[in-house]
Amino acid sequence: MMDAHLVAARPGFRLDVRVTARAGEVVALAGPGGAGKTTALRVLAGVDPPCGGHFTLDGVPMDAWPAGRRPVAMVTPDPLLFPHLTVLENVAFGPRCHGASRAAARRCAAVWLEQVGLPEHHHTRPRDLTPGQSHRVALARALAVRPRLLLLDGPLTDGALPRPRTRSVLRHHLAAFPGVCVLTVTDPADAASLATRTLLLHDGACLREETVRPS
Ligand SMILES: Nc1ncnc2c1ncn2[C@@H]1O[C@H](COP(=O)(O)OP(=O)(O)OP(=O)(O)O)[C@@H](O)[C@H]1O
Repeated sequence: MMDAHLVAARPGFRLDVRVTARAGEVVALAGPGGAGKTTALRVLAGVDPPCGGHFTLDGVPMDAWPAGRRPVAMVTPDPLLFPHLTVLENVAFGPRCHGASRAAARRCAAVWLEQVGLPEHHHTRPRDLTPGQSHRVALARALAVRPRLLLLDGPLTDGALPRPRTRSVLRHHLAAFPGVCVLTVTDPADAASLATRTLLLHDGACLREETVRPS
């Protein structure tokens, strides 16, 4: 269960949005550019400081937890893979940071690369991946740490894969994901194919909340 009241301030902009979700729910933050979608994810991830509100996951207050210690994984539009590591090492990095042995982390990474359809790319360097493959590696890297909250910023906007293909890959993983997922979309129609619930944001506030389908 996630319970968040996200309050953040930037010059000329204030975010003030309440987001609650149960495990298994996929919440889409929809809205035009500048609505505050990415800022909301960044506050949840712990990379942008809030200036009020609260955030609990399964009853545990997260506000004081640094980004690296939160059971939260975020996939950004730029996949931000480590260029000097292979694909397998990129995905194994998270489990290693969470205390897995080198061998266990590599086994875990191999499983997730298989899951995202890239089993033959263990030794590939990020520079040799297509943009679509890079995004799938980033998704594998996020899922490999078994986060309780998965944040996907603009998963349909990269244009690297045909959108129906990206949608079906994401739908498959989100259906099996046991935690809460919060993702961002510009077009609310995109939310319908992925989310169980949509919050329509405008200028930092939630204009409307819609249940798309029961989780
Ligand atoms: N690093 C930053 N420094 C200052 N202001 C910022 C920064 N990042 C975003 N903003 C401002 O915060 C507001 C919300 O931006 P945000 O990126 O959260 O919106 P968004 O809904 O995700 O937009 P988009 O769909 O274009 O990514 C905007 O007014 C934006 O200009």
